[in-house]
Amino acid sequence: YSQLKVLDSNKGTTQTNQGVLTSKDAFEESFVRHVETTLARNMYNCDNLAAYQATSNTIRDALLIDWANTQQKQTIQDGKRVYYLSLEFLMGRAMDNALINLNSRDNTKSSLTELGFNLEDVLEQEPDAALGNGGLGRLAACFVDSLSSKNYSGWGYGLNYQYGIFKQKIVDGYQIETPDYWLKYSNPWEIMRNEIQIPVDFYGYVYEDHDPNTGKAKKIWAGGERVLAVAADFPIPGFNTDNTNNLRLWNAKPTNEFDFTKFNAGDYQQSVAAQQRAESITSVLYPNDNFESGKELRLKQQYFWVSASLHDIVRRFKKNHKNNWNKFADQIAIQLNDTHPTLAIVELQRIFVDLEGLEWDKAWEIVTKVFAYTNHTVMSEALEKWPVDLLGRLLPRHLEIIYDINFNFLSDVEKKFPGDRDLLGRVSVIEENHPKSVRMASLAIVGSHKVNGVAELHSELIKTTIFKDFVKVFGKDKFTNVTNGITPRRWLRQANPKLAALIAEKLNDPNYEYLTNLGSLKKLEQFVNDDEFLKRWDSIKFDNKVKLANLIKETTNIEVDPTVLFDVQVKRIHEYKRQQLNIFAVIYRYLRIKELLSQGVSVEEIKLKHYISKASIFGGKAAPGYYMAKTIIHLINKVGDVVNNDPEIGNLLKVVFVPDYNVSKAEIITPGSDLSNHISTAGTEASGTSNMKFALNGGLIIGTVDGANVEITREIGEENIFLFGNLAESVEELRHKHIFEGVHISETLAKVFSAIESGIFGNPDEYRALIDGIRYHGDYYLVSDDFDLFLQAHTKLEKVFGHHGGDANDTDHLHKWVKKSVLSVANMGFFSSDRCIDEYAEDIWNIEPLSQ
Ligand SMILES: [N-]=[N+]=N[C@]1([C@H](N)O)O[C@H](CO)[C@@H](O)[C@H](O)[C@H]1O
Repeated sequence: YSQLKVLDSNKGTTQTNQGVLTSKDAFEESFVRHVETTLARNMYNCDNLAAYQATSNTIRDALLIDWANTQQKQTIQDGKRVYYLSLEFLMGRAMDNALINLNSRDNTKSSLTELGFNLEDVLEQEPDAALGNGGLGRLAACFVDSLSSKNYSGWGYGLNYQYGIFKQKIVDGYQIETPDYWLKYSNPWEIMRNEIQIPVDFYGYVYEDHDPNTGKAKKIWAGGERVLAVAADFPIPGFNTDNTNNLRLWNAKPTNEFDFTKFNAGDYQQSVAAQQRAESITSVLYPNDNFESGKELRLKQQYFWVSASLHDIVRRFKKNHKNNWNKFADQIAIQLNDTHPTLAIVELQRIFVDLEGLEWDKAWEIVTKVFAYTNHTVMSEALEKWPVDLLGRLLPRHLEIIYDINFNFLSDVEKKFPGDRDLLGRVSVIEENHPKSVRMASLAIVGSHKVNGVAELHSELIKTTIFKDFVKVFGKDKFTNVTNGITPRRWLRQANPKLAALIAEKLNDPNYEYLTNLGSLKKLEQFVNDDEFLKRWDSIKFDNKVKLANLIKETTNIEVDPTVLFDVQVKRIHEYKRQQLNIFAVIYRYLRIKELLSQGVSVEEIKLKHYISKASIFGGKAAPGYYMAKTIIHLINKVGDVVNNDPEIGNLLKVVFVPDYNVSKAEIITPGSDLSNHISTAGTEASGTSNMKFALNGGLIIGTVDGANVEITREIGEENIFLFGNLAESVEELRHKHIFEGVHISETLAKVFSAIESGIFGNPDEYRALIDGIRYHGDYYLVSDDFDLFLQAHTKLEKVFGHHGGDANDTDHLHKWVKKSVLSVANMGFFSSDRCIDEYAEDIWNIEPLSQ
């Protein structure tokens, strides 16, 4: 290997590094160099892990060139940049995404083959960067991919958790959480920026002093505890462009590593206590989805992250613009991903007034121009409220500023709506309750120039429910909508290369340019009556189902037949997402099949006349403290134990729970679904984004009229989706009826409940709360109201899917189901996260793509 072509010195490193993307020789030379120098190993004991590390370092070298050039270009062009503040970035794996965006996958694949490695095996070595819980975190990841791919100047700011979302094991049907130590073999995609260390303070007290120059009074915050925020950068490559933005994640470090005095005093514990306390701030991600923890460490995480990010942003601005604060809002836009970063509003006001000496009103005018806030849920338990005592103790100066912001705001409201005390109480940032607390959503709205929801129905709902008083105070224009989207690079090209290739072929687009112009998928409609095309389309789906069946076998040891209907529901486990409705329907199906069999009806007759063969595939994590969600996971697994081991059933029905659902598993499950469930109680799922991923991969949807299902239906056509259930506008009424007239349990649902209570799925006491919650406690999520409608929707869709049993020439299946699959994909262009970013850029951030 050391005989490989020597470096061409006059071309210098730049050429060489970039050369690895297109030249096998250059790749192999760099690969060997990293094995021998970076990893200090040699090619004779280079296993897949070493091959992964050497390949990552090789690709990273090339990426860094684009990254450095991009930073330089953006600094020279000095255009407006957006900073996306998110406490979660659910990035998944980086390597394949980098190879695709740098258009270097084929070169890397063939180079590795020559070196004796298989790219797929090398890719498997990478742990997921699982720095998020679900949709909100993954949306942020798709957004930074689109910011780069659409040539915008945009950075993400977050936390570099040592432990991401917990790993999920299923033991005896129960979820068991284990720590996700993802940095076990360090992370080749991370560039530690030890030179960037920003001090962040907590606790302490505030006193007034006078500015020696101006004599003006000013507030001093002192006597607190200080930690350091150290930057770790992750280059974000764009697709088919050199534009490579940055994702900066902060690590917490102690101001001084070690307290020698205490050590010498033999108090070893205390000598490292400060270090441990500091580092604990960024050690672990809070595993709650749509639910606020209210823990002090979570608040410390939020302030640590926003303070470091804002000081970093202000430092960079001052480098180019000194104290020309009038330019600040023209140069910088900051998006708040939910209320988690809301303290950024208060911190920027503090920096301007306390540190830079601006007048309050001047500062506030800039602050409100800079910030915009995205709301992701109407669920009251997810709306953050921090007790005033806790906030005042941790951040005394910030509490003062919040009071001042609120005072000025309420004064304006009072002027507009004199005497309307109730309104004042409802919009006040301070909730006069026990405990007295700060309403973070209210503060985010008051401190932002734009507020958006994440799907049309949701954006309307927040204006008519949780934020209706703010619409009254600020007017409609402050409230807008940007419907979510997904990056087609990861969720089509990377997850489903065969389908992406067929599309590129049919669109005569060898460079896959349709991936950054997803509307061109529409052209696929012209092939919808081409049986050869439909057969190729369906065989790709079949191959993806085989891959999913292998994953299921590997992770659960359950055999599923890829010729049956793959009916999938994968997402965080939550009562509002109604996995309980799905498993109740599966139980009903099983009971009916058993009845028919006991009446002597043959399996074949059942398949033809009653129930087609299907595999019901579940996956998703429950927040560790969420009892009901864990009960649902347990029920799904226990039903699976019974059904899958029932000799009468065979492949007529299988029930599977895929453990440890994450981004990498989603990349296998999404292309392998025939049908996916998005069956939340109407008005509860703000948008959903897995619905878009399944539809873009040719899966059909069974869903409620909720979140983005509404716009997916508009785009692909009602005939290509299976909608059911009560509408959002009747939810309140139905809940009222449940309370005052009782819950009506239909005969079908009663059958299910008595089966569960009979103990066939294990000790019925385990499910008592789940059933009683529906039967006796108001059935808040309307399971009883939608159950039979759900069953009817299934009956309808099974007639469409047909009993085709994998026969590729079953034209009935091709003309009914596969045609809908093609039309679904053909009309999913709107749901590219590129369209989202263009809308944010135009309506909220007022930024333009960089000139190339
Ligand atoms: N938090 N939060 N909200 C969510 C998801 N759970 O992360 O944000 C997602 C991203 O906006 C939405 O798609 C989803 O409906 C909503 O529930």
